[in-house]
Order: sequence, then C-alpha cells, then structure tokens
Amino acid sequence: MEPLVEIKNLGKKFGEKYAIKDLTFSINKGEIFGLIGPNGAGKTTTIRILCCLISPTEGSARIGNMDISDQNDTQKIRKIIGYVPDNVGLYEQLSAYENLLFYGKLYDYPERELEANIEKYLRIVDLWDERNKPVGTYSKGMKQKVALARALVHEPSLLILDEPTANLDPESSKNIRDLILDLKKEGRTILFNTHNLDESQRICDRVGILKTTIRAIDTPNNLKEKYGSEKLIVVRIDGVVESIIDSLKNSGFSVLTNNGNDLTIESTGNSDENQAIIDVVNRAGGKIKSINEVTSSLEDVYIRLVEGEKK
Ligand SMILES: Nc1ncnc2c1ncn2[C@@H]1O[C@H](COP(=O)(O)OP(=O)(O)OP(=O)(O)O)[C@@H](O)[C@H]1O
Repeated sequence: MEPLVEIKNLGKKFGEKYAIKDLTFSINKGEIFGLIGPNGAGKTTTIRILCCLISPTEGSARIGNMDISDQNDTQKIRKIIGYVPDNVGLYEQLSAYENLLFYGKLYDYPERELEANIEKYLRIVDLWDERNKPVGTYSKGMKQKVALARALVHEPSLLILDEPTANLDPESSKNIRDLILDLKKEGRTILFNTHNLDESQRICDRVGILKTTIRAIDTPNNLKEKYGSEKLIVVRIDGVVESIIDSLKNSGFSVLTNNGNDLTIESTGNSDENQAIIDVVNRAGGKIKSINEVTSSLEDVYIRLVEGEKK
C-alpha cells in the first residue's frame, strides 16, 4: 500500500506543554483513517498541522512528495486537501451556491469547471434545490453537508474532517457517513477526527488512538484482538453499589466499567465463572437481573488505552 501522508516524530508545543508529541504514522492512499481520542488529545492540532494552518515544533509530515514545512509546497498542499473544520466556517449571509463559488475561486479553479463541480457536489449532498437560500437559515446537518461540498469543489485527493458528525442527529450522521464511504469508493483518502467509537468502527479502515502520543494504531478489528479482552461478561444488577464491586475484585474478578446498572467484567475463561459471579454478587447483597457474555468492543480497547491510566 502506498502512503499519501507520512508523519514522523511530529510534535507541537503550546508554551511549555505538548499538544502532540512524537507522532509517527502514515495514511495510505484510498483509506479512511480515524483519529480518536478524548478532549484535548491533540486531534485538531494534528489536522491543523497537516493543513499547513499551524507549524509543528518538532518532526516532519509529508503529503505525497510535498513537505508541510516547506513554504514552496504550502499552496500545492492546500490544493490537494479538502478541509472541513469543526466549526464549519461558512458565510451565513451567502447562499450555499455562493459559499462554494467563493471558496472554489480561492483555489483558482477554472470557473466553468467550478460551476459544474458546485452542482455535482450540491446534488451529492442533496442540497441542490436549496442552493439559493442563505446558509444562516440551514439546519446544523445541512450546514455540515455544505461544508463537505465546499471541501470537495476543487476535487482534493485528501479529505480532512474535524468531527464531521458532532452534534448531528442519527439520521444526519448516517448521511455524512454514507457520503464519506462514497468518497472512498471514488478513490479519495479520508482522515477524520472523532470521539465516536461506534462511528470509527463502522467506517474506518484503520484508527489511531491519540492522547498526546499515539497509543495504538491498527484496523478496528485488530485493535480489539490485540488489546480487547476476548470475552466480557455484562452483569445487570438492581442498583450497583461499591461493596459489590469490591467483593468481585476481592474474589479475583477484573471489573472494567460500571454505568450504575451494568458491570462489565473481564472473562477469566473458567467454565463456572458465571455461577461464581452470581454467588459473589448475591453474598454482597446484590440482585442480579441478567448476566450476558459479549465480545469486546473498540470502546473497551479505548478505555484501556486512554482512560485506564486514570484508575
Ligand atoms: N492555540 C493554542 N494555544 C494554546 N494551547 C492550545 C492551542 N490549541 C490547542 N491547544 C492545547 O493543545 C491541546 C490539544 O488540543 P486539540 O484542540 O488539538 O485537542 P482535540 O483532541 O482536538 O480536542 P477536542 O476533542 O476537545 O476538540 C489542548 O491541551 C489545548 O488546550
């Protein structure tokens, strides 16, 4: 596989504090790559460096044969990237059509082709009929679609999206995910940031788990295999209390999460472990409503790699 983006030992300090440190990874041509991590993990910083909006303090990044730190390459890099920032950044008084025309002209795209592309992408995001209304009157989902169309009018080969479905309802989120998958089919490379593990699991070829440094990088399935427990047991208890969790821990069970109703416990693989769990919970005064075995999710991997250190 041929890499389009190659990041080596990339670091960015704001004052004395590293927003990102020692990032080394590449993104292959035609792949959907998800950068996932908690608030303040450095996801936006990474994206802004790749878009040549801020400079790194350490390391390097190349896009194709261009170097983000070489002033002569900056314009060329911007032309092959389509960027959707987290705040979409559209002109609210202008219509969708006018927004796209304005941005397309910034890329010196020939006007006739630009007009054809505006129509193509506004149709793809299903907003052609609404094209002449001011963007200020659009819903969040519609604005996100305009921002996506805007990022595509100059036919970039690399699309970079900062939390493309944040704050959208499930249907709008699905529309955006379907569009991303269609863009991959056209051969584009897509990098996006998200907090949404389910989303990254559904559409990403690979994900990088970021918290200042890259904690892990692989396909969602490989991450689950490498870092997830093979099997988890979810016990629904009528009101989980700390004493039940303590009893389970004292009996050698590893309790991974507690949401107030359900405890997720790492399976030991022993054939009689369900009965053992029931006995411990009963002795501690808990009332079990159900007990189920599940395979681990990307969320479990994420919790281990990112949040586990808090415990
Ligand atoms: N311009 C800036 N000046 C100072 N600190 C900054 C600046 N931009 C980002 N930071 C800091 O860098 C760290 C990483 O921020 P960044 O926005 O990249 O994280 P993120 O993963 O995108 O978070 P979120 O999911 O909340 O958007 C944070 O601690 C943030 O406060």
